[in-house]
Amino acid sequence: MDIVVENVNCMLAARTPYYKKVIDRISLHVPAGQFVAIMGPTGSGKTTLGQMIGGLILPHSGVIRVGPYQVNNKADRHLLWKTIGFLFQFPEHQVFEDTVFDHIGAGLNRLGMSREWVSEQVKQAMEAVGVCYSQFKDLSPFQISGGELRRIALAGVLVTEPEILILDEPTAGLDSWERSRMLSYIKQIQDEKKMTVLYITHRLEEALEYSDRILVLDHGQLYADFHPCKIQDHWCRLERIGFVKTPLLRFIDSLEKRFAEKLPESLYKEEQLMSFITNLSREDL
Ligand SMILES: Nc1ncnc2c1ncn2[C@@H]1O[C@H](COP(=O)(O)OP(=O)(O)OP(=O)(O)O)[C@@H](O)[C@H]1O
Repeated sequence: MDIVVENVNCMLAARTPYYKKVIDRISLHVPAGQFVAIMGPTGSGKTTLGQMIGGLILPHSGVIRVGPYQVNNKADRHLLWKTIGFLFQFPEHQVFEDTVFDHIGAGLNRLGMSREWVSEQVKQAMEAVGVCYSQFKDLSPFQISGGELRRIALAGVLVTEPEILILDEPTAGLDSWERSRMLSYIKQIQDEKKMTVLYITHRLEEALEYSDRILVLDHGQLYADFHPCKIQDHWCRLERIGFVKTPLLRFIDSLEKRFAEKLPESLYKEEQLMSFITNLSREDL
């Protein structure tokens, strides 16, 4: 499903002394199947925008459409919530059921399907996120580690096969191995199911590696919108709002000085960079 945001504004704590304009005239279009990273300084409005698109916060003006649904319309919002998956910064706060099985199966049980079918779907989802079904299914969410719980929260979201996935820093607090494992898995599912993914993150290296597009917010406005391979073109502006080059970008800078005309655009992806380096000839080195 595609997402259309038209001239949207949002105030939080309206009619109180804490009144704040958090989203300021944002318009954008995300075509179905795109993996979009949403970045920007702390407080720039990323979470608010994600929650508005998911119908959890309503805009004060402007229009948001997700596929056939008008987010501003109450009846449409209820239909939208059946096709959308959210994973928040602390996914463990999303796991309320007594057992891992009950949590992952909760959304499916509501569909009125047989117990056997639900069990099979839960099993597949757990195995897909690398959690052993027989070992974990009867455990309480309190009995497992933070990383395992995040994978279970992800399984609980993906098992319902959402058409849109909104991820709000779901890898915060995970080690780098867990982070890349989780993101690679999300990317693989997204490719297979052609899901639209909005991935809110502070990690530029993840945005470059996994996304098809990077949106940058600043003070509630859309500050930049570019393909990851064009990041160098936007760098001066990004630096102005606090972006810092990742080791990979610094390495590409030094390669650029040496091999300017030979560098492919997709070098910001680790695999492409490795392949470029291994294919350099002896003379190049
Ligand atoms: N309930 C609220 N009432 C008033 N202001 C709020 C409320 N919630 C958030 N804000 C303010 O809205 C602004 C945007 O918040 P938001 O959480 O969307 O930013 P963010 O870009 O996701 O930040 P972070 O990167 O820190 O998660 C912030 O300045 C925040 O202080």
